[in-house]
Amino acid sequence: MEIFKDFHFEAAHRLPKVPAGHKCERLHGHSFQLRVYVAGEPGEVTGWIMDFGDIKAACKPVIAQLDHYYLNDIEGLENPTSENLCRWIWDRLVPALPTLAGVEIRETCTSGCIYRG
Ligand SMILES: Nc1nc2c(c(=O)[nH]1)N=C([C@H](O)[C@H](O)COP(=O)(O)OP(=O)(O)OP(=O)(O)O)CN2
Ligand SMILES: [Zn+2]
Repeated sequence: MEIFKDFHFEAAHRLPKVPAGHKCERLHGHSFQLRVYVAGEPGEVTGWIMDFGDIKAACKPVIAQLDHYYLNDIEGLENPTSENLCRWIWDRLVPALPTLAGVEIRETCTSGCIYRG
């Protein structure tokens, strides 16, 4: 079974590796939507896999590194595609959330990525 918790953060980026003239070469921003999945079986007593509050606590310091930043300035995010962002978040979350099952990023209402490690 999987549970998830949603977050959002605001950030600016540009994609330096796109072909010349691509719109995403220009500086622009998104209200990024982040969904974090955790896998497991509900405890017999608790009835839950993990307290949503504990997921939130684990994600807070990672999101704080992204919210209202220019992503290209962040080490490891020099090419901040959704794919690279998912992997970057996964790598920083998994030590605190060993049962992490997925990191989903939505850049816009219609575009996003899910990484399952
Ligand atoms: N595979 C990827 N493709 C694109 C990425 C990415 O991270 N991975 N990123 C972008 C841009 O950053 C852009 O912000 C999102 O692009 P797009 O979905 O084309 O945005 P639109 O607002 O134009 O979407 P529509 O709903 O089609 O209007 C580009 N590609
Ligand atoms: Zn973008």
